[in-house]
Amino acid sequence: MQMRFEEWDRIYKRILADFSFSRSRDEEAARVLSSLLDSIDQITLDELKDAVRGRDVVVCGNAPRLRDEIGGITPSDVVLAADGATSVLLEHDVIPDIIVTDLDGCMPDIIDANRRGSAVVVHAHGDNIDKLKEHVPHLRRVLGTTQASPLENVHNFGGFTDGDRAVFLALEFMPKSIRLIGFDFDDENVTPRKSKKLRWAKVLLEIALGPGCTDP
Ligand SMILES: Nc1ncnc2c1ncn2[C@@H]1O[C@H](COP(=O)(O)OP(=O)(O)OP(=O)(O)O)[C@@H](O)[C@H]1O
Ligand SMILES: Nc1nc2c(c(=O)[nH]1)N=C(CO)CN2
Ligand SMILES: [Mg+2]
Repeated sequence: MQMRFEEWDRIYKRILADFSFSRSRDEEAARVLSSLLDSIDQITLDELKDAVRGRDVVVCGNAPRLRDEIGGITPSDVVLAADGATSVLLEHDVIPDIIVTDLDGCMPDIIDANRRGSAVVVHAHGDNIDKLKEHVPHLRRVLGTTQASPLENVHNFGGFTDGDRAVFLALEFMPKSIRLIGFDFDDENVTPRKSKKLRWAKVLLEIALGPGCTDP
């Protein structure tokens, strides 16, 4: 299910409160990204639609189980990598079609994949403004996203973590199907903050793909 901004905004308010994030910092980050995008090569919504529409999409999260599940990717799949999943895919000679990142994954790997053809969907938020300034100028084929109000060149398709945002992005462009690999919401080897983010990812994926879609 695609998400209208009004519906997203209700969830976003709960996320802001849960993490004590600042909406105005998120808005500032979106403006910073917007102006950085003016000087670099961007990918258009039409190009993304051409890549996704009518295709089988695999969204790769970065749980440890991704290594065991990569074998399920077939040549006809469109591969979306959530941030750190990019590194694991490259190790297995898979170049993602689209990387969804807030720039806290392994940036040398993301830049390498980008040079080899991956489009990069960069998410601006209040806690990555310095990373936006550092890395965005070195990327090409970029689309900008925000979790706050959208700007002309910074979009909001819904979603919070890189993994669930990748699913909302794909849904926007009418794929034939979406499969999740490398998702583990009960991973015990993550920090409490990450665990809390994964709980939101699960809630959002159940809204996006329907009840039961995150069952093991
Ligand atoms: N067990 C897991 N550990 C880490 N990521 C997971 C896990 N299960 C699912 N994911 C998904 O994989 C995505 C990419 O994971 P990565 O480790 O690169 O985290 P990240 O870049 O810190 O994520 P985010 O910035 O969204 O918090 C996450 O955004 C999440 O949606
Ligand atoms: N302000 C803010 N927003 C976010 C953050 C974050 O750390 N701070 N992390 C995200 C995914 O991990 C997504 N959105
Ligand atoms: Mg990230």
